[in-house]
Amino acid sequence: MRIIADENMPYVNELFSAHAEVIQVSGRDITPEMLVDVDALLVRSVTKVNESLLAKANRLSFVGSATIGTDHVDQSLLKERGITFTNAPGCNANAVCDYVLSCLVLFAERNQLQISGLTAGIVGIGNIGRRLLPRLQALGMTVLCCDPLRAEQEPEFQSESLHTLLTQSDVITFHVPYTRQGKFATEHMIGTAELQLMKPRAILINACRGEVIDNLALKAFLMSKPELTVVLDVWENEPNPDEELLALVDIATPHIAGYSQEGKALGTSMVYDCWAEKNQLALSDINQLLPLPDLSAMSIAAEPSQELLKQLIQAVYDVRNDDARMRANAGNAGYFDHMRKNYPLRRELMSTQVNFAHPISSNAKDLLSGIGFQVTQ
Ligand SMILES: NC(=O)C1=CN([C@@H]2O[C@H](COP(=O)(O)OP(=O)(O)OC[C@H]3O[C@@H](n4cnc5c(N)ncnc54)[C@H](O)[C@@H]3O)[C@@H](O)[C@H]2O)C=CC1
Ligand SMILES: O=C(O)C(=O)[C@H](O)COP(=O)(O)O
Repeated sequence: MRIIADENMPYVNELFSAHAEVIQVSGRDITPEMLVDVDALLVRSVTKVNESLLAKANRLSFVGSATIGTDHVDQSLLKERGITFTNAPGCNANAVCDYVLSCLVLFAERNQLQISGLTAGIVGIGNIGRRLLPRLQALGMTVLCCDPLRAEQEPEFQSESLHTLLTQSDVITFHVPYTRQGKFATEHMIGTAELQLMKPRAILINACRGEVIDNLALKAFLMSKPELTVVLDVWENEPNPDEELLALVDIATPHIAGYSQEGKALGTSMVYDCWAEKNQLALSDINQLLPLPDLSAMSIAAEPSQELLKQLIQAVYDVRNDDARMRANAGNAGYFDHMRKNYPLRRELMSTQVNFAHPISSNAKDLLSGIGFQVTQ
């Protein structure tokens, strides 16, 4: 069996090489010619799996994307051609939650905000939104949810309108797929009119897909209203984001919100398990793939104040480092993809156990476990 895999998928050799010949290439450079006599194609989000890529794929029976997003894959074409497809739902959901928390504690300090009591709006209550909701509630925030698709499918699910979230939220964070068609299409769901509805000093976070926010409209808006705090992990026209927009936002990162070691390992292992089932092979064990975390435990000696929470979160993941690297590299040829390919090892909050030097309240323990840490009871 022959497999073509994106070189940015870790653990492909560990999982697939015992059963197949694996050729690793840059995801953006996979060509139709490379897919001749290939049985399986393993991608991340940068490979457009469409009719033109598959033009010479004479033997392809499996496509796996180690991502939750599927906007790069023509799934109906794969179905038509009898090619099995899988993605990796939820693989990086905890990582994106950590990213949002790291932004939140940073801006709470910079903007002198007390997080508890603020209102957060989550747009898209899927794998990420569902995990973010209890984390923000644990921090004492009132959380408004907008997901009209879920509301249609689950009558008990309460979805607020986007208008309500925009007008009432102090922090609004987007976790929807990129869709261009249908009544809930997300392309440019945020443009000038929506930006004008937001509280002037609100915090806007986009860690889903660049196209969900009209980047030109956002740039024009920020030129006249710089008091809006903006975090962009994703951009229109990746890997060449608008550098004027980059200079105007408060945190800029190169589509790495989901790039924890756990998230990447789980993405590959979920794809492997689907392929293994199809080929009647043993399933993977993600715990055997992951190295021990550098910071496996931290000890605290006091009830967690907002300042202490910030220190704990930043000790595991500090988004300022990614922002600083992006600004230092912006403008260099190929910098966006280079940063993603050479991304430093990052672990999730849940890989770190918080211990207590003195007894602390059960509320404090609930808070720490609620935001994602392991906590000794
Ligand atoms: N920056 C990064 O590194 C990452 C980005 N992503 C992006 O984030 C998106 C969300 O991730 P997950 O939560 O794992 O996906 P998911 O598919 O589990 O959840 C998406 C949710 O959005 C909802 N939705 C769809 N259209 C909507 C609309 N118009 N308004 C409100 N809600 C809507 C869906 O009903 C669903 O509940 C992915 O599709 C992907 O594009 C995901 C992981 C990492
Ligand atoms: O899972 C998704 O969807 C994502 O956006 C991934 O985190 C993106 O990873 P790459 O495909 O850009 O490596």
